Amino acid sequence: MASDPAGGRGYQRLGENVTEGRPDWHEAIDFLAEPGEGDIDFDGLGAWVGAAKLRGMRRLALSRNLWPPQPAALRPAAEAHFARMRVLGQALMDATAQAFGLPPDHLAPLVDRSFWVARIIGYPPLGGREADGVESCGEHTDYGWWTLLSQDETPGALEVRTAAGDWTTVEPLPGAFVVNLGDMLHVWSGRRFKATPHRVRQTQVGCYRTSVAFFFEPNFDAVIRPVGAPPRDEAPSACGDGLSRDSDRALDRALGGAPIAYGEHLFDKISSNFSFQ
Ligand SMILES: O=C(O)CCC(=O)C(=O)O
Ligand SMILES: [Fe+2]
Repeated sequence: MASDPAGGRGYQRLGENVTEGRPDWHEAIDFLAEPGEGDIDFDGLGAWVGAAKLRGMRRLALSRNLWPPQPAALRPAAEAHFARMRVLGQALMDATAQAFGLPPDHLAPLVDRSFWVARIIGYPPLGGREADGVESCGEHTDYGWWTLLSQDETPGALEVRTAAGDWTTVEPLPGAFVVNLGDMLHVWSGRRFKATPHRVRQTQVGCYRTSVAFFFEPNFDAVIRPVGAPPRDEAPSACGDGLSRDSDRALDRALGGAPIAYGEHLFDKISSNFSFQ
């Protein structure tokens, strides 16, 4: 099926996605929100980024999703799922605000035009490539706020890194979502809530693992600032915060205390994730 890398959408073949400079052993179809031109304050974003980057961000935001012609039932089923995930994401935002003693609708202005992302991902077995350091999906943190992940019954594939630094598998539970915290929640919460480093290693022979990841994200033009000062015992650090740093220009500044425009962070990430760039 068709692919539109500059739009961040469509089919990604095996090995096309790159994490930390290494190809990932998965294929995927990527979908992003489809805002209208007037839904995003590009003039405001122009205060944050240069003209060339703004052009790339505009292309990313305003492209349309690509759907495979078959099966015909995919599009309505996926769109219904994405709509439900947006409702769940909003509910988690209300809970986030309340966890910080804020009114439930405090975060609504940051996500009322959520620039969500969704991926339908397929993982053939690594088939011995793991011996060469290949991973199905290399270690990373998710970019936005909350990730709602459905995984199939393949055991032992998804791993998260604990606060102690060890890797532990997240085994599938029927009917349950894996909920990951993303970079923007990490920044907004003043690093009280940590973005969870995770990776996938699919070594089950004869098994093609599938997962559906829905990323509930801020508005494309949302500017995220820490809600309070960082905890006293955790001074900002260039590399000790657990976040992956393959391309995190805006994120690096944000961890030093500067506000971050979500669309710039997403663009930095997506434009570093493909081997063609
Ligand atoms: O497939 C999975 O379990 C995780 C996928 C993932 O981490 C991602 O797409 O960001
Ligand atoms: Fe992830």
